[in-house]
Amino acid sequence: MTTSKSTQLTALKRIVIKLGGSMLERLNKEHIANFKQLQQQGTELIIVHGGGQAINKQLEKNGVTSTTINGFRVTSKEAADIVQTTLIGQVNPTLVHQLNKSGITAIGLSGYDANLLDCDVLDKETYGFVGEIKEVNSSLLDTLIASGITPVISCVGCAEDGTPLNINGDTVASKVALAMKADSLLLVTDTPGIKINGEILQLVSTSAINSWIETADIYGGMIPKVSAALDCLAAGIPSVQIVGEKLEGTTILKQGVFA
Ligand SMILES: Nc1ncnc2c1ncn2[C@@H]1O[C@H](COP(=O)(O)OP(=O)(O)O)[C@@H](O)[C@H]1O
Ligand SMILES: CC(=O)N[C@@H](CCC(=O)OP(=O)(O)O)C(=O)O
Repeated sequence: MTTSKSTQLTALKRIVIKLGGSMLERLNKEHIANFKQLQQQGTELIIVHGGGQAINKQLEKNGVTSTTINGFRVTSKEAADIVQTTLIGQVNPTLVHQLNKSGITAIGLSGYDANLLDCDVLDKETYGFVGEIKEVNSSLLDTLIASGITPVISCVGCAEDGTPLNINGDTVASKVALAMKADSLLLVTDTPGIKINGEILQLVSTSAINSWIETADIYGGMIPKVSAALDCLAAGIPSVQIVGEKLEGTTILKQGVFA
């Protein structure tokens, strides 16, 4: 990552890196070495992860079906329980272990921990047990970072009564980036950026995004990513990047730049 001219992450003070489910399965020592190098150069890291693929496997194993609307999973109570056990019980500790083993002191968190993600239910009729983040406990994250500990956040929140709420990982990443006033949000996924007419775009304007959603050039899991990006850009985060597993060959989204 640090050798790539296109990502230009080295001068950033604080970045939120979101690792998608597909990427998590391919995460290797080289990726982690890149993250560590960023830290050594003075960049504060906060990691958010998804785990859509792991959730799909567990849902299937348990005979639970689910659908998505524009990339967001419609989540029954049964599915929400499986999301909780899969992300908090399996995906998060596996990632935290990989990081700790490679010299990044990491701690696993979910929305449950110290009220990290204060949630409402988004729209029960449409999405079921999906959370909408009202507030992120940024002081907890500040304290951890100041102690040299990298927060690794799974995208699970909870309702008032403790019921688990599923939240899309890209949404969590954008809310955390905004609350922590990050300089950049990096969305790492299984495609090296936004592809339109067969080509990965390097620089994209926010104004083009909505029309690509309308024409279905952007669909499914890319919709939460571009929505997260638009939210961050609108609130003043200078740039959002969508990158593939090589952490380069990226799409950079910027306010007011024309594709
Ligand atoms: N315009 C687009 N460019 C690239 N990928 C797109 C586009 N529109 C939809 N996608 C889909 O979005 C997927 C990435 O989203 P998702 O599977 O949710 O990843 P992650 O698990 O990393 O969050 C791609 O694999 C691709 O199938
Ligand atoms: C509400 C919602 O869509 N939740 C997501 C949470 C996991 C996720 O976001 O995983 P990726 O980052 O791999 O896509 C889901 O159930 O798949």
